[in-house]
Amino acid sequence: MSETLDFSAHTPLMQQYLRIKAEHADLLVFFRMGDFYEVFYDDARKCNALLDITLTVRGQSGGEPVVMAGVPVAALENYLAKLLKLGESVAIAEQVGEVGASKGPVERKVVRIVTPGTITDSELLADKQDAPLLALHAAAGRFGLSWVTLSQGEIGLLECSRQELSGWLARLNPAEILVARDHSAPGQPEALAVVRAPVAARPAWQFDTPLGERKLCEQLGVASLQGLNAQDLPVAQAAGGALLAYLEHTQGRALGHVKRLSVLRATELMDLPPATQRNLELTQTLRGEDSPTLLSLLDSCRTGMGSRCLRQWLLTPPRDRHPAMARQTAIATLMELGFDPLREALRRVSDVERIVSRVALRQVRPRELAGLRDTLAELPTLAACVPPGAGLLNDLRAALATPPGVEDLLRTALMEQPAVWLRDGGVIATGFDAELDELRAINANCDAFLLDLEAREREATGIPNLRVQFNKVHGFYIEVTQGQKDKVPDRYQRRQTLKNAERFITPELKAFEDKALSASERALAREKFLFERLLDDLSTFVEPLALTARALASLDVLAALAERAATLNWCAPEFVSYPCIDIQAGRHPVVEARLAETKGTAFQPNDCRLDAKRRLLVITGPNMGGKSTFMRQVALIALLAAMGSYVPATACRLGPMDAIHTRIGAADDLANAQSTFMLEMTEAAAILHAASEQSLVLMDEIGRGTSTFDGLALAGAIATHLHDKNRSLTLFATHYFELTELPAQKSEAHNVHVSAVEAGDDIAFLHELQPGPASRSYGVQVARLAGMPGPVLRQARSSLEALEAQKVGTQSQVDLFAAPPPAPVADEPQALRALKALDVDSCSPREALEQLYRLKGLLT
Ligand SMILES: Nc1ncnc2c1ncn2[C@@H]1O[C@H](COP(=O)(O)OP(=O)(O)OP(=O)(O)O)[C@@H](O)[C@H]1O
Repeated sequence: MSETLDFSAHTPLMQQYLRIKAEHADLLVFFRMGDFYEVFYDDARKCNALLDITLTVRGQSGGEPVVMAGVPVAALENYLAKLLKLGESVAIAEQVGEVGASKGPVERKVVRIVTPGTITDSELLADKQDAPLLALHAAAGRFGLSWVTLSQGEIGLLECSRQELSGWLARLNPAEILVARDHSAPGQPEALAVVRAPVAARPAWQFDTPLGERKLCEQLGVASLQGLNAQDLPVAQAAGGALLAYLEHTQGRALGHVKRLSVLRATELMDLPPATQRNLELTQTLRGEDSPTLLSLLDSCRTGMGSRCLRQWLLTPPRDRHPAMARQTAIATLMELGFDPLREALRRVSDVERIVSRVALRQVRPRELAGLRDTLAELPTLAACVPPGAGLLNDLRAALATPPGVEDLLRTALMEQPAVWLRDGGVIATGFDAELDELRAINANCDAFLLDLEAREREATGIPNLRVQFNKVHGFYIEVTQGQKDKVPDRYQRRQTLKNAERFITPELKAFEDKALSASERALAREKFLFERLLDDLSTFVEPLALTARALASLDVLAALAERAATLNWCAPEFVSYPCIDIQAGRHPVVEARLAETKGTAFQPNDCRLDAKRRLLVITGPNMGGKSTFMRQVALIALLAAMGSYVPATACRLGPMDAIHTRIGAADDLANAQSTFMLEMTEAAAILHAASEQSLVLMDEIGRGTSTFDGLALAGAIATHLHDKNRSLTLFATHYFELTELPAQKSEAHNVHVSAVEAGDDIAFLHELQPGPASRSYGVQVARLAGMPGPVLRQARSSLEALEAQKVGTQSQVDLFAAPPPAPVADEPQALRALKALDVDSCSPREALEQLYRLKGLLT
């Protein structure tokens, strides 16, 4: 490409830059010049805007002023972190030739390409979250996805339909997406908009099935993908080819550690569409914060590896119950035999997963290797903390066995506390290499020699305050104050004159300087060589170490789930093979924790029973009564059970489940130009198309985004469809009382309501789920609680009475916009009014007690 462009009008340096830039036109090019990385022209303007670094104009090249900006080499990582967060990718061109070795500028080459999806640097990555790189391809009406998290060393493959695409993208949460240039399938732009990751267009020919299959086989070291259960995924294989081509392009080396393949099949995992992930606030709150969410509540992991693994378990629950049962058994054992020692030992563990991948990529830093060494030394203690027992825990303990030799190698090769950067030296341990020890000894003897020289020169010259010193610019010198200058002998050669002192060098000192400087340079070069050799040796351990890392992550998650189950008083769910959700005293874990934290009040537990004969619950009750909370808690319990966790209930039995669908809330999707109602209907339609007999469906106040009659009609039709056609297990919360008549007509539908007690204008929520429909909705009372002005409330109440009267046919006209009726002349005390209104004879003992509590509440 660069041959066809003519840069001859430019200076030699700019010619070199422009050639490199032409090869990396899509990237920002950081061009090393001494202690700075410089960016030029448009890149400079972009960096000026994104990083707020100063733009300068220097000289001219090709008849134009050269616009540039620079970042100091030492601050590179900070700037990279910022750019990656903004979705930018950077090519780093280093000086690779020797300065002055030939005419013209020193040779430079791109040695590293950093993109949001290919970083492995722990400083640039979020501790608790993976940042996969994902390639997306569309063919034959399907989408193929292939992704890799470099710090994990596992390639993923998956094929899905257009409807499922956005759900998968939201689950995988890629940091960067590769697509074929000039090639977009229907549904692709909408799905890409859901994740908001930077998208890089790659040459379309790289998305090719035979090429992808070959590349995947090569990378994984297998003759065919058959044995890996991935032979029937042509579209995903094409994406895999493009993914690997991009990795070669950005990493510039073979990825020795990427050896595992994981094939996800929509039919094997519980479906969690984006709306469900959002509505249930699994990893983000509706406001987009990280806490309080189900994940933030669950994540008491001790390591970043554990947190990342936990997120993955939560978002990819298998439909097959066996993995969940194995995890549950492990949690039970940990709860019975103790998890504290294991969790304590996990505190001392480094992020082995990321360190090992950086060993494979040869990007690892000395301190990280020291962390690996110390972790490996901890492993026997840690393994001893894993309770004995068969099954999963046993397998994980076995995977902690360190490959023989690797710990020894690290211990003998590395200093106890190595330097942060290899370039500073001080990384390789004494005693590891005789040549290095010798070179270091020369340096160590320096001090003694200099002291001796100083003493000798003082005596020889008779200058008592003569000093031998060193600085980086001038090297070694002898310093004499101006007052003593006359005593300086002829053999001293002047190096520098200062205001109060004169600096000299002698032939002896010069000879010493050459020896000392060359010794430290050679020592540094030797250390670099030894470090590279160490990485060669370590590369043979990458695979077993990656397995150890995964075992550590799983143990961390299991111990965290055991701790959560014990602390929060959760129970082990039971799995059955028939349709069933039977939860006793279930709680919403996040709301419960929030209530305890903020108000110190207890959460009201509720049962939920759904089965083949009881498939749809129509849930009514006042606003604020707890309908949404109840529905969400049922879904969260089902999800927790599916991932293998204990659940917030006293008992729980669950049948097979293939998906959780939710239609909750009424947030406008302005970004996608959808109105509240349109979004509501789109989501509901998707559910009616997708939900099966084994799906759990939550519908919260469907139809409220439009006029009452339209909304009611649609809500009735949707409920009927769910009951008759989808036959899913459905929770249907509504404010349309008309819908409480559904159970009279449909045998598998039942009414339940959240209870509240009312007294005059006041209302108290009991949050208790009871059989049957609610008697009324209490909207005006809730508005009063919200601080609505008195006149508005009075007017609303009077309209309400009129509307209700009209419904029973006693009055013909309701004026919704009439002036508010006058306030009662003298307000009786509320408690008194409530007491007067109370019909004691019609109260059951329980209601009487409730009324008593309420009356007391009105007095306080
Ligand atoms: N079981 C419970 N125990 C204690 N407090 C609860 C319970 N359920 C809900 N709450 C509290 O009541 C508040 C309102 O609950 P929720 O949003 O579920 O009501 P809702 O019936 O769905 O209301 P709306 O009809 O207005 O959407 C919650 O934020 C929570 O603080």
